[in-house]
Formats: sequence, structure tokens, C-alpha cells
Amino acid sequence: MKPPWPAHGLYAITPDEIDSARLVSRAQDVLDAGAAWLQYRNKTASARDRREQALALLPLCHARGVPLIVNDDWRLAAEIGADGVHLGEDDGDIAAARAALPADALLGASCYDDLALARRAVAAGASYVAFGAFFPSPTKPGARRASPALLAAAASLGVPRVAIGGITPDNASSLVDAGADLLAVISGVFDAPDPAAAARAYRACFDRTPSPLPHGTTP
Ligand SMILES: Cc1ncc(COP(=O)(O)OP(=O)(O)O)c(N)n1
Ligand SMILES: Cc1ncsc1CCOP(=O)(O)O
Repeated sequence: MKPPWPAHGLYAITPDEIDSARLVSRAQDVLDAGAAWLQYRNKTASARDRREQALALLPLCHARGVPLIVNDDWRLAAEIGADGVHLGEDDGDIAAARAALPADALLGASCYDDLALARRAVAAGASYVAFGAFFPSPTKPGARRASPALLAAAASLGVPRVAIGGITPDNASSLVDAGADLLAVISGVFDAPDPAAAARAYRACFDRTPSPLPHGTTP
């Protein structure tokens, strides 16, 4: 039986082009600093290295009650006993992944700026939806852009809403106020001079009281 995973917080995503020792030590720091979820994402490593790196992250996550989600590849997620997979529009069918994975596996779907796509993903078995990029992303400069209003509109889907793309400790609170349950971040955490301090700064965005709405407006 899996623990109930944290419902809010930092969803840290690992970067490409990092050697395994550094990946593990940075991930450890970020997890110790309170990341709620971790995604293993590596678009450049060989299949063998991806398997080894993902396997190395698994006990670090589980020792802290954090789910490990594998990007793109539900077969790798299933093979190593990861807690879930994240799929983009070119990464295969959500319903097929849902059928192949354990019933309690996390299954995330990239929905970019498209609420109708998010509705279809949830109907096909997605357990969370991700929107973005909300800001220019150093990691993926060509990423499609989304508006924060989408996060509020997606509340009716009844699954956690993840925001991604160019999120920094300075702009993160605006997305939490708009309804993001989890903030998915690569460079803001892993390229920071002190990844643990950065992780704590993102986490703090969930502890603060939302800014009051301007007079006369409703959520
Ligand atoms: C949490 C989360 N959201 C979005 C993405 C992006 O997925 P995708 O569109 O498949 O792009 P790549 O990650 O494959 O470049 C993600 N990985 N995680
Ligand atoms: C994978 C992905 N999809 C949309 S933006 C993005 C990259 C997010 O990385 P960063 O947090 O460095 O902008």
C-alpha cells in the first residue's frame, strides 16, 4: 500500500546532462529541504543510464515519503517500481498507461494551455494535470505558454493541478494564488547555487496567506 502523497508543494524535476553522483547528491538535498514530489526526467541519457539513475533515486524518495515519477516512459516506471509516470502529448496513450500501471500509480498528463485536453486526459485515467509554460523557461525555451487563469478553470477537474515553466521563487506565489497545487521546477532548483535553499523558498510559497484580491473582485 502506498502512503498518501503530499497534496501540495514543490514538484522538483531533475535536469539533463548531470552526472549520476551529482544527481543523487542534489536530489538528496532537495528532498531533505522538503520537495513534495520528484520527477526523474532525462532526455539525453542512454536507456541504461536512465534506468540506473531512476533506480538510485527511488530509495531516496521512499525514505522521505515522496513519490518518484518517471518522465515519458511508463514501461521504465513499471519495471523499477516507481510511483508514477508523466506523459506529454507525444508520449503515448494515457488510457494504455493507466491500464498497464498499478491502479494507485500517479499518472500525469501535460495539458499545455488546453483545458479540453485536460478533461480528456482525466477521463482517460490521468490522476493529475500539468499546465504551462507560465513563464519563459530556460530549460525549454520553445515551450507553449499558458495563462494562470487556466489553473482556476481546471479546479472543476477534481485532480491536482501542476504548474510548470520558468517558475522562480519570485513568481511562484502568483501561481499558488491562481490555484496550482504543485509547482514543477527544473532550473530554479537544480541550477540554483544552493538547491536546498531554493527548494525551501518554493515550499514557503505554500505556507503563506494568499494576497488579498483587489477590492470588488471575486476568485
Ligand atoms: C509535471 C510536468 N509537466 C509537464 C512536463 C512536460 O512534459 P512534456 O510535454 O512531455 O515535455 P518533456 O518533459 O518530455 O520535454 C513534465 N515533464 N512534467
Ligand atoms: C519540461 C517543460 N515543459 C514545459 S516548460 C518545461 C521546462 C521546465 O523547466 P524550468 O523549471 O527550468 O523552466
